[in-house]
Amino acid sequence: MSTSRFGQVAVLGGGVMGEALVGAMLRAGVEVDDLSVSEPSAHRANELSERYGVRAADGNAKVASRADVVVVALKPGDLAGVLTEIGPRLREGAVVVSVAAGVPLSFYERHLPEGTAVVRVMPNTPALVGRGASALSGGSHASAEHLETVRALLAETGLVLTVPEKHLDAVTAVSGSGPAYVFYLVDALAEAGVLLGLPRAQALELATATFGGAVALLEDGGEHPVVLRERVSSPGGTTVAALRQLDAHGVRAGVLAAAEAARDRSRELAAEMDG
Ligand SMILES: NC(=O)C1=CN([C@@H]2O[C@H](COP(=O)(O)OP(=O)(O)OC[C@H]3O[C@@H](n4cnc5c(N)ncnc54)[C@H](OP(=O)(O)O)[C@@H]3O)[C@@H](O)[C@H]2O)C=CC1
Ligand SMILES: O=C(O)[C@@H]1CCC=N1
Repeated sequence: MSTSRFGQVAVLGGGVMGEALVGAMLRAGVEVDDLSVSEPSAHRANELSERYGVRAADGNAKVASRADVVVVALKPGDLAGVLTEIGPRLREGAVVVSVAAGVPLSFYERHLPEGTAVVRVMPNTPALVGRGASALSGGSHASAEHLETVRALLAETGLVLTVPEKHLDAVTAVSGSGPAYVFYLVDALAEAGVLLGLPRAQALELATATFGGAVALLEDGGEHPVVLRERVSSPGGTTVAALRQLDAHGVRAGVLAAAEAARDRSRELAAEMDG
């Protein structure tokens, strides 16, 4: 018998995103005894049990059959088989939450029993430390109450927005994949420090603190990034000289092209599910 307002929660797939969600849902008030993970790798299942105290020994059908909320954290290619397996075992009134990139709500609704409530979420990995950015959309049988339950479950992941489903590919391109762009840029800035003669460890420390500090300024002051950028740029100084090179090397255009490529790949993933 569950003691939290979320009831029993199952997470199918204990990989990177499954783990981030397990941690966040426990912080949001899901009781550890009410949370089960289904993960085929015994080594990984043990790791999750030891780290979070959750049950992780049972398979998909078993954990899904006792859950009020079934979180699907699988790669798109593994979805069809698992949905077909768990569909007949779902509890009356259960809500299925998926984080898979690209895969549309209609895919879940086709593979699950008629009337199943489905919520599609695009989270990101900073959810692990409560600094994530997610957006969600409800399927045709998801009520306002289902959406509220999922929002509350995700509250400890960080920012959670509700968007129309047509925007989820763009969300994937901006915030879903976004942490990787940031790590790429931090690494590039650290590399630049090494190029200029700094010891590698100090270069990485400076680059990381600079990103963290700049983001804190954005969050704390509520000012637009252009205003903050101008404040760093002293007339005739070093920063305008550097920014000119970023423009000359097409960094802004590169970021836009990267996001378009991620959006396109998300669409392709959806098309592959139907293929
Ligand atoms: N990583 C990210 O930043 C984000 C990922 N996502 C989405 O999250 C989903 C998962 O991605 P991610 O966590 O990165 O991938 P991972 O490969 O880390 O996790 C997937 C997990 O599912 C397990 N698995 C495979 N088959 C099954 C099965 N039949 N039943 C139960 N579990 C199974 C895998 O086990 P094994 O390894 O043993 O095969 C693995 O542990 C994807 O759909 C992705 O689009 C969304 C937003 C961000
Ligand atoms: O790379 C991917 O496909 C997943 C979805 C967003 C982030 N990682």
